[in-house]
Amino acid sequence: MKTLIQAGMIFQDSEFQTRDILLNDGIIAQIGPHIDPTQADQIIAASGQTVLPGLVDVHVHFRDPGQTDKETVKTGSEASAHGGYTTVCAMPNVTPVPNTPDKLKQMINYNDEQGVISVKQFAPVTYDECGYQLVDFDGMKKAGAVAFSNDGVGIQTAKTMYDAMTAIAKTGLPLAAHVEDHALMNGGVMNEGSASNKLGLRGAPEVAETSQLARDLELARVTGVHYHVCHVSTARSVELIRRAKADGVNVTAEVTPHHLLLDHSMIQADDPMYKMNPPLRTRKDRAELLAGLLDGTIDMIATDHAPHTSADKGHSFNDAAFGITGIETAFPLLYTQLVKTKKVTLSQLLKWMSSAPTAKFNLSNENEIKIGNHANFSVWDLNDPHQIATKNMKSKSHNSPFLGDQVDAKNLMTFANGKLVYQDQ
Ligand SMILES: NC(=O)N[C@@H](CC(=O)O)C(=O)O
Ligand SMILES: [Zn+2]
Ligand SMILES: [Zn+2]
Repeated sequence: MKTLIQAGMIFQDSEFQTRDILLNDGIIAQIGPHIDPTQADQIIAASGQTVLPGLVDVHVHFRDPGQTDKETVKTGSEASAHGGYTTVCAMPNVTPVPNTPDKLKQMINYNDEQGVISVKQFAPVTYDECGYQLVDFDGMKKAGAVAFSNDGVGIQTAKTMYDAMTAIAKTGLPLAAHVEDHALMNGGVMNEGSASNKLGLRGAPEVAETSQLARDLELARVTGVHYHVCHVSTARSVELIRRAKADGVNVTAEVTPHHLLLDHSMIQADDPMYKMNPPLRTRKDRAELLAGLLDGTIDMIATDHAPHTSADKGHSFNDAAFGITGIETAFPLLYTQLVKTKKVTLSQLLKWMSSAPTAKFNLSNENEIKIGNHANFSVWDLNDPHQIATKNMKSKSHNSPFLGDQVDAKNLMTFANGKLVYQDQ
């Protein structure tokens, strides 16, 4: 079966060029300015459209097993395909947590079976993501773990982190950390500052993040582990990571679309759609997160797609679940708010959303549009103004503060691993 995608703009040799792409049984067989259409069984006209390399998200929550009313590997991967993603890494805070290599292997097989895109799996650092009992890191690596993380909870003691880093360093896999000191959180539900004061809600200070990050950077320096910082949220964290990189620490970092596009001054009322960990911080923090991406301190963008049912989200800030969805809205929002406004270029955005996460997490480079690779790309109309609406969502959950926002970019189709896995209706 030969499919010709005709006259799309593709990013090749550091620039956008109009190119035809010929797929032969899902594998990119030819890329050229004009490929003979008579040999194709199927032609997809992509003139005026943009073909993006498969996006990669190293931080998603698919809730499967345990909370499949919120998301499943199937719906989460379909939502990812809608967002233009072809590879994601799923966090292990599911129920039960895959504590052993056997359990992890089962999850990996299930992800392969159910996922319409490539769904890689994190292993936990400690049993049930709490306490001190370290998992069998070697066994987890052999079972196919992509990296280790206790995301959702910070590792509270330096000793546990030190022991984990020492052992994980030997595996060569990244350790992705949710940096949050429980005691310093002070039961906060949003950032401590003007917004929490105005709304009368309990605030969590930024030092709950930065103090644990400072500790970890020093432990990472000593152990040599690849230490990856999840969802960096404060200007001070960016500065600490910048210094650590200059100091030769093996550290990488991610930032979420919501921490780049929102800040706590935008929380006008007690609206739990704005409740997540870490919380939205100040305008200055937000500006420094973008500056950190631009100067290479922050390596990539990850969504932290955290689906919750309306029952779990439909309360006040105080008792709603932490977390928002993101995988379907990340590219349209970032393209509209950062690329269209010329704050960043499309090639920078694609680096942060595809090539950098691929390189830093040692993932397959099949997401590049390159001869010999399986088709892992999406075809977008970048000039189709529309509103973000739940009716277009593939995720089971719709907990997003961006519903109703205007965006310009619309995904028309996604190919993953050579197959058409999303098509706009
Ligand atoms: N980000 C969140 O607020 N919630 C995440 C956990 C996490 O990423 O810390 C979740 O699993 O719901
Ligand atoms: Zn987290
Ligand atoms: Zn998370």
